Amino acid sequence: MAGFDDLASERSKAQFDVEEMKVIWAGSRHTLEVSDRISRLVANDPVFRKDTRTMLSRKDLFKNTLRKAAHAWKRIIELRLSEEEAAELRFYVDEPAFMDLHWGMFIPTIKGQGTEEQQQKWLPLAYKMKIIGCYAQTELGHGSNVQGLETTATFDPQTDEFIIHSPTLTSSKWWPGGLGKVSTHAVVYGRLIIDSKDYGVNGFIVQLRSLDDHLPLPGITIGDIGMKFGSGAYNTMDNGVLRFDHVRIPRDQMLMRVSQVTREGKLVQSNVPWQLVYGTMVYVRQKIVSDASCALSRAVCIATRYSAVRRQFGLQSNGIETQVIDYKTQQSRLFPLLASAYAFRFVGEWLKWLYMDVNQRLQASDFSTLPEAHACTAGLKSLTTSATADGIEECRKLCGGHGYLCSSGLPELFAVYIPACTYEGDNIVLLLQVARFLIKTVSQLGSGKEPVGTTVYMGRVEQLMQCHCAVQKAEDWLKPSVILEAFEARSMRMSVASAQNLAKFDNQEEGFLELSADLVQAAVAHCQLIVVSKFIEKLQQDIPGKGVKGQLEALCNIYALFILHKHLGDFLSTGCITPKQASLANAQLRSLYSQVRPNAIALVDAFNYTDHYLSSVLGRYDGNVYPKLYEEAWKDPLNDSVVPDGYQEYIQPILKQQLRNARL
Ligand SMILES: CCCCC/C=C\C/C=C\C/C=C\C/C=C\C/C=C/C(=O)SCCNC(=O)CCNC(=O)[C@H](O)C(C)(C)COP(=O)(O)OP(=O)(O)OC[C@H]1O[C@@H](n2cnc3c(N)ncnc32)[C@H](O)[C@@H]1OP(=O)(O)O
Ligand SMILES: Cc1cc2nc3c(=O)[nH]c(=O)nc-3n(C[C@H](O)[C@H](O)[C@H](O)COP(=O)(O)OP(=O)(O)OC[C@H]3O[C@@H](n4cnc5c(N)ncnc54)[C@H](O)[C@@H]3O)c2cc1C
Repeated sequence: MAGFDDLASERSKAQFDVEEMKVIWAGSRHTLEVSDRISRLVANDPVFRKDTRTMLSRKDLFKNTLRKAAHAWKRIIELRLSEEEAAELRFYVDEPAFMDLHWGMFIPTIKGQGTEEQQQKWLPLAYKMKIIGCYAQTELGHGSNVQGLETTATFDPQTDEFIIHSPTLTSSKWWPGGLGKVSTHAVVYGRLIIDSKDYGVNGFIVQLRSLDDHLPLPGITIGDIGMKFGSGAYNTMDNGVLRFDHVRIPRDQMLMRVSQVTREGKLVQSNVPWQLVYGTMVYVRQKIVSDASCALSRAVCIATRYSAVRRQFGLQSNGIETQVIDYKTQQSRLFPLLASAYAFRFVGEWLKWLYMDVNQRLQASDFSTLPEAHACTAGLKSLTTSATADGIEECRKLCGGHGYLCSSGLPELFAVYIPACTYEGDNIVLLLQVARFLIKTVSQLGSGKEPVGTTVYMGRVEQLMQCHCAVQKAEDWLKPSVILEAFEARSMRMSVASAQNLAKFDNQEEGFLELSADLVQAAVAHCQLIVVSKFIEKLQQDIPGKGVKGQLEALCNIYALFILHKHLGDFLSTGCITPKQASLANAQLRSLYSQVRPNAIALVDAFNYTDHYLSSVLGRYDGNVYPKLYEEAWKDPLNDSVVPDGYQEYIQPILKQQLRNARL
């Protein structure tokens, strides 16, 4: 049987220790053990089946999600899972649901923006799920522009309460996940008003529904905002609409870590920067970067396995056609995505460390690294989600016609993933934040304030503005120092050029708007440099296992040279490399594809995904694609009857020419 033999033979060709690569991918032996155990637990539980998801009506789909969420919670309690194991379980259930927002945003917001007392009051309730919360920031009229939110929270000194109100239609909360049908509570972002004075946006804990009968509390209008892109996909989530009509909450339900309102109605600022009100977004953006590597690797795993099973043209002497993975065009589309999945994994690991480091510093009242953390999380969220969304679609095309079938798993993965380019900050809006940070850094060069963190390279501005790439032969592109210098020089020169163009404007804000398309490109260049440099740093660590390091080096070089090839215009126009060096990079890239080819299947096996998680007939571990595709087709409800419903009303009249006769 084609698929079985092909994948078994591919696995036997691997030139590295797959089990050790699994550890590298997971992050540690411990993480691998947990994710392996929990993913199998989910895969073997019939309640967590997902094969009918794309065929259910919205109501059935949603109820099914509630059933799975309740079952997941039951299993977490029964098995006494740790926080880490519970998070893995929710991940492998693989169905967007209110739980994600409760654990992923509501709880972290209270932890990050609540005082000690507020945490003590609310967190035990939330941890035990006695209340279910969501994150209600975006409104019908404003999402990106957080300072433009219109919901008001007016302090009433008579009663020691805030009055939460939606003064306009556009102030309706719109989009929060989990809000539409499930959440009992929300962190609501609104304008703090004291004595008619507007103190800007702050977070407030507001109860939305009765804990007895789930009905909305007085003054609250609430519902789901309707069907979203794709079948199944993100429609398991109850993204909601919410309006307040003078709803009163006690004063102590304003999240008061950043600023406090006293009983007398005085606003007291603590020593933490006001931007901490945006802290949850930084946290989630960091998580989204790790998640990008999961989504991309999943699509790549499906496309790689299928490319080894699928054969078209080129009869060989043994009468067998060519595996499509052997076509150079297939490799040049697929392998950069494989390399990107690994690259995003490692940059995600680093970003997690950076976030933890910033948090520790915040506890010690050191706020110096917050701007960098904001720029890195915003930029990398943007870069990785855009590349992943495009990459999933490319994987669908790499699977030819069968990729368009829901049973390939790719359409639903695409539909569920693409909003990541929008939520937690529109990707362009976020890149503009990075650009501001870069322009600020460039403007401070020579002022005595040394660039830090990921902008340290900008301290070598004179060298980077003048350096010439030393590549003379294709293999020179394998040197990390050569790659790094090319990426640093490109980013430096693009930032400096943008800063110089900006300086020509009398009004900096106007200049920023005018040059924003170029600024976005400079931000992309900086973020790509971060990804490349973190991959190179990863390779400097001790990497055990036969051949593992060699494979990772090849993937790192593929990622870097693919980006160089894709953005050749930047590298050439800024004079970082010559056309001859560009063509040597291309030659090296081709040679790297040949190096990865025999290891491709093993490299995707190292993700250690179960067939349940992949939910793809094309990406099955055993490669048994054709019989399963055939079998799946017959499961479609349209095939329940041989003659379709509607035959007599709509097909038969055409065939019998009754419709035509009626018109004549
Ligand atoms: C199904 C797959 C799920 C994958 C996820 C996996 C795990 C995640 C875990 C849990 C979550 C579960 C599911 C996730 C799915 C969906 C949930 C979605 C939720 C949401 O979308 S919530 C809403 C998010 N909204 C936004 O992101 C809005 C975007 N806008 C902004 O962030 C800002 O308002 C802005 C664009 C940055 C504002 O710009 P601007 O007006 O210029 O700035 P100011 O507000 O005036 O501030 C200027 C000042 O402040 C600095 N700044 C800005 N933001 C931050 C920040 N976050 N941290 C620190 N500093 C910040 C800025 O740099 C300026 O500084 P200056 O020094 O220059 O003054
Ligand atoms: C599936 C999903 C789940 C979500 N979950 C939540 C949630 O749980 N809680 C919550 O509060 N919100 C949630 N959101 C809302 C989300 O955070 C916002 O949609 C997002 O921040 C983008 O804001 P917007 O919709 O206002 O886009 P807009 O800002 O209106 O963007 C429209 C266009 O304008 C461009 N644009 C906007 N501003 C600028 C600028 N300054 N310069 C250049 N171009 C600009 C953008 O690039 C984009 O092309 C969710 C959204 C989705 C899709």
